[in-house]
Amino acid sequence: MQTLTLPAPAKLNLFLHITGRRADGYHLLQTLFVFLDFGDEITLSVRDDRVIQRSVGAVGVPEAADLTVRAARLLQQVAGCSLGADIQVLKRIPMGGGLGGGSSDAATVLLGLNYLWRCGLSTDELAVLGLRLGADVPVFVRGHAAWAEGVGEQLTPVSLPDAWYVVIHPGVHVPTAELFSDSGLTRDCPPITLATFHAGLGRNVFQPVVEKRYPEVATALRWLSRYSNAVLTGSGSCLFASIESKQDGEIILQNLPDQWFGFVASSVNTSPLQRKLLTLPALHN
Ligand SMILES: C[C@@](CO)(OP(=O)(O)O)[C@H](O)COP(=O)(O)OP(=O)(O)OC[C@H]1O[C@@H](n2ccc(N)nc2=O)[C@H](O)[C@@H]1O
Ligand SMILES: Nc1ncnc2c1ncn2[C@@H]1O[C@H](COP(=O)(O)OP(=O)(O)O)[C@@H](O)[C@H]1O
Repeated sequence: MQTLTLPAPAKLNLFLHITGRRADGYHLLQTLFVFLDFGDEITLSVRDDRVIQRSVGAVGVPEAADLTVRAARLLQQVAGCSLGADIQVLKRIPMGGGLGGGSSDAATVLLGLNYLWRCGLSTDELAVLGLRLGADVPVFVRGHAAWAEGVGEQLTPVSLPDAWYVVIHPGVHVPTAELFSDSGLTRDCPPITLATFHAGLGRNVFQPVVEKRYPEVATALRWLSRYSNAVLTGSGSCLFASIESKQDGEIILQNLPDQWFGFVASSVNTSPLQRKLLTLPALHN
């Protein structure tokens, strides 16, 4: 099989605490990642000339900076692969929204090309490679809902009940690095456990900072809070709220102000990418 279309799901951070900082400035986090059954779609076609190119991609992201292209080049180099790839990215996940779209796209390319190029790298090796592309990439490589520590790479799989969420993008692009350097960010949260999270402890420390810097996010938070408890995902700008049913979410979206984008999705413990990969036949050299 020379062409493969694979999902690249979005994620939510159900809470996000910063517990400290590493010597290199990176922040130590505690967070809970779940995947959504909503995401981008990536089509990979093998080339026999070593060339890696993106024929369709995210608007405004230059080809060389695209995490899909960077992931393919990194794998090609590390695996010593003499094949190339044509990459098509169908973007659905809003960019700079805290839904992890770029990281998920990168993980899908790492796993997809590892399969198509028959590189034979293990999941552990691909997660280490992924971390070189971004702190959020390893969870998408491993493909299971997880309690995360470190910079997000120390992952403990968890199984949570599937839940419906309404997700709102308030039309604002929040650059992650800028938020991590905000002096108002709480960086000394006491460590918590999954049990204390379930007991109601846990918030997103980026939320007050993003609300202050981006009034449109604060307005959207207030709007969504009329229906259910609204929370920021990652470093924003997207907000989510847990709802009882898909239909409840669709009713909320009927009232969504025109300038915002929203969708309803279910959380899943196993990423749609993992589920798809498990259905593929083994390829032999
Ligand atoms: C905040 C989170 C929560 O899941 O998600 P997003 O909001 O981006 O989706 C992640 O920690 C984001 O991970 P990711 O988007 O992969 O970040 P990276 O590209 O690795 O880092 C971007 C920049 O953010 C800062 N950074 C990132 C992660 C971290 N633990 N500490 C940091 O200080 C660094 O300045 C880094 O240069
Ligand atoms: N394939 C890609 N999809 C989305 N963003 C990408 C991609 N490749 C590189 N980027 C860059 O990564 C930035 C962060 O994107 P994204 O992962 O969607 O947001 P977040 O980190 O907030 O979850 C984008 O603004 C864009 O400049």
